[in-house]
Amino acid sequence: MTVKDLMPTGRHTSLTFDLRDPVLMAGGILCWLRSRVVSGVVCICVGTCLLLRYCSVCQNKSWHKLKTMVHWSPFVVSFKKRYPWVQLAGHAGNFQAGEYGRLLKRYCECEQQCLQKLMTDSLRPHVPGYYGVVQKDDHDYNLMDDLLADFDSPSIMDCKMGSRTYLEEELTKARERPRLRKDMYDKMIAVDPGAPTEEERAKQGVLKPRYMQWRETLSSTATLGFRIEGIKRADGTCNTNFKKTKHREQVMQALEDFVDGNTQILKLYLQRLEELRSALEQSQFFRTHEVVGSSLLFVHDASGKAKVWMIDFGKTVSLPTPQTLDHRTPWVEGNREDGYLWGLDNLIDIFSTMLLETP
Ligand SMILES: O=P(O)(O)O[C@H]1[C@H](O)[C@@H](OP(=O)(O)O)[C@H](OP(=O)(O)O)[C@@H](OP(=O)(O)O)[C@H]1O
Ligand SMILES: Nc1ncnc2c1ncn2[C@@H]1O[C@H](COP(=O)(O)OP(=O)(O)O)[C@@H](O)[C@H]1O
Repeated sequence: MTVKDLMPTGRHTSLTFDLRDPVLMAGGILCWLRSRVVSGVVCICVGTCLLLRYCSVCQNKSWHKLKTMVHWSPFVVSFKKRYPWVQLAGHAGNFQAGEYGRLLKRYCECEQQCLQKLMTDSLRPHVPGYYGVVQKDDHDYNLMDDLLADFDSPSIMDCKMGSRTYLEEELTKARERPRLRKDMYDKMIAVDPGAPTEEERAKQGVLKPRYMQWRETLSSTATLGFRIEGIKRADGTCNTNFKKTKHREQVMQALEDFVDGNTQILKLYLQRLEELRSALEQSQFFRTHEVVGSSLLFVHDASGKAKVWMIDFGKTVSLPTPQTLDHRTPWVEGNREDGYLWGLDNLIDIFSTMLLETP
């Protein structure tokens, strides 16, 4: 947005009026005053934006209210905001920009059904709004809210929830029709050349559940019921190298870096996670679905806004009636438990401890 964008084009800004005609004179004065007011407001808006963007003093909390006010002034909201979109994890090429404030995710029937059901569930405020299936360039997409749209230069974190990251049916499939994955073998030795067994080394391939289980024990998935997949900070730095972030202290360090020591943001995240836990405990959808590979997306920015949403329902499947899950019972093959709430309990406990430890 440039100053030029804000200027009313082709309008007189000099003081010219006719002293012989009082009506014309009054009109002239009004016109002049209006032009002064417009340029004054433009200067204030631009000045405030620059201060909030570059001045560290202005980024302190007492200025947040002002920033919110500027954000909501009719001047600024009337412009289409342009912002770089960030995909922290997941499959490359899965997303496309939608209309302003929405995005397109490559169609997956499982995800479509979940998002549709979630729109009428108590989890509705905790997931992106869903608007159905749309076609673009011969492909189908699920149209949903872009959760970054209301933030300015946001910091983003993707946490994959649960103690298991593959569906039980993938175990069955791997037993019945074992398919060696060379790509997964390569990803494995890139992190730890000593990880494959002799047999895997000879075949240069691993089965998918084996790779997924290895990833779970290498990271905090197996021990804490969640893992950090990626973090993008407001300064633009991006880190997806959390494969070996396993211990509570390592997770805390990563979270500390993510919130940049901001206790207020930490508090808001904790509050949002506790609200999410209550909603999950009451949700009919959650009780009746195995939720695997789903993430929590944490987003905050310098204005002091901080929110958390559930995303990625590509491996969230309904259970046969009348089966339900409590999401805390440890998984044994056949019980379909996913450890989602166990992971959320641990995450909440970690945020609470961090808050207690801050001076
Ligand atoms: O994160 P890395 O170590 O790269 O491993 C990925 C993730 O686990 C993906 O899960 P998610 O989509 O939850 O991020 C999974 O996709 P699935 O969702 O298909 O299981 C990929 O399986 P393949 O897509 O089979 O490669 C697997 O290779
Ligand atoms: N609704 C959304 N709004 C904003 N960012 C999103 C949204 N959904 C996904 N993302 C971004 O895309 C990444 C991958 O999303 P995900 O749904 O997990 O994809 P995949 O199914 O390919 O694993 C997330 O880490 C996040 O950065």
